[in-house]
Amino acid sequence: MTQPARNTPEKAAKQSVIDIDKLSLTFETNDGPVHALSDIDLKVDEGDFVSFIGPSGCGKTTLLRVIADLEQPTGGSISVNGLTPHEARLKRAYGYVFQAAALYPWRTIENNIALPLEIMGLSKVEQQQRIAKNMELVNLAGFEKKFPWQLSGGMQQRASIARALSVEPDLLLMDEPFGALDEIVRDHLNDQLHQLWAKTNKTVVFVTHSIPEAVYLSTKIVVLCPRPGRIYDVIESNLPRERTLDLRESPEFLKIAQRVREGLKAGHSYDD
Ligand SMILES: Nc1ncnc2c1ncn2[C@@H]1O[C@H](COP(=O)(O)OP(=O)(O)OP(=O)(O)O)[C@@H](O)[C@H]1O
Repeated sequence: MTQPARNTPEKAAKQSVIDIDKLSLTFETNDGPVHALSDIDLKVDEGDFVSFIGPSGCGKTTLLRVIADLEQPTGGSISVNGLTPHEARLKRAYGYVFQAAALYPWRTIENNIALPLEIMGLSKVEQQQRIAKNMELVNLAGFEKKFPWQLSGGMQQRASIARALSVEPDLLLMDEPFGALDEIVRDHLNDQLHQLWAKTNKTVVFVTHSIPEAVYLSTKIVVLCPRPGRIYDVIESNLPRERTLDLRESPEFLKIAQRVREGLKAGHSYDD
């Protein structure tokens, strides 16, 4: 008798890390309802690097915050690793990186990274191992004893990425982490983040206003438009997984960038 085909890891379909179905979120305000998100359908697969890009107010941060259980949708459904966002948060399924590095100024870099590990109840030895490993990953080894104010903005942001990684999440949520940095530093951090993603195979959801950043980093680019915040276009990137910054001059890169730009233009109101 023939055996039914086994679903070997190679054959198994990629698992959805995030599954969003007809999701909406309306904020009730004194000035009336604000439809921040409407009819959002999106799947994020394991190992994807997904960017949300769109004009100010189109709901990028709100969508990221819904995934992180920091906002509650008013309609539709969402699962993170097959769980509700709340359950996923309790299981520490993700690390969250904010636009500002948000490091405690009175704690050294290693003590900032140790904070979530202390809360998790890890032993001092385990904490030290994770600090060393993640400082290395973001190229900050040697700066453990410095205070945040002794580091440049880019280094502080790398420290906050190390802190998010130290809880060992498979999913990293990043809200415009490099938005406040100058272009050269940003290029450098894009390159480092790309290498880190390629090395660790994490799933990343990344909010940005920058077309080159979105195209360089992503396997999938989600273009949002405002009022109400909704998805205008989803672009699956055909760029190779191995990337260096000079890829930005290639015709393939420019073609994707052009499609993103068209999406942004279509959804943009210049009355704002
Ligand atoms: N807590 C809140 N209460 C009321 N309205 C809110 C709240 N948070 C966000 N909004 C509104 O929801 C809409 C989406 O906001 P959101 O911050 O998600 O947009 P964004 O695309 O991330 O913008 P930006 O690029 O400027 O960061 C905006 O109109 C915003 O004013």
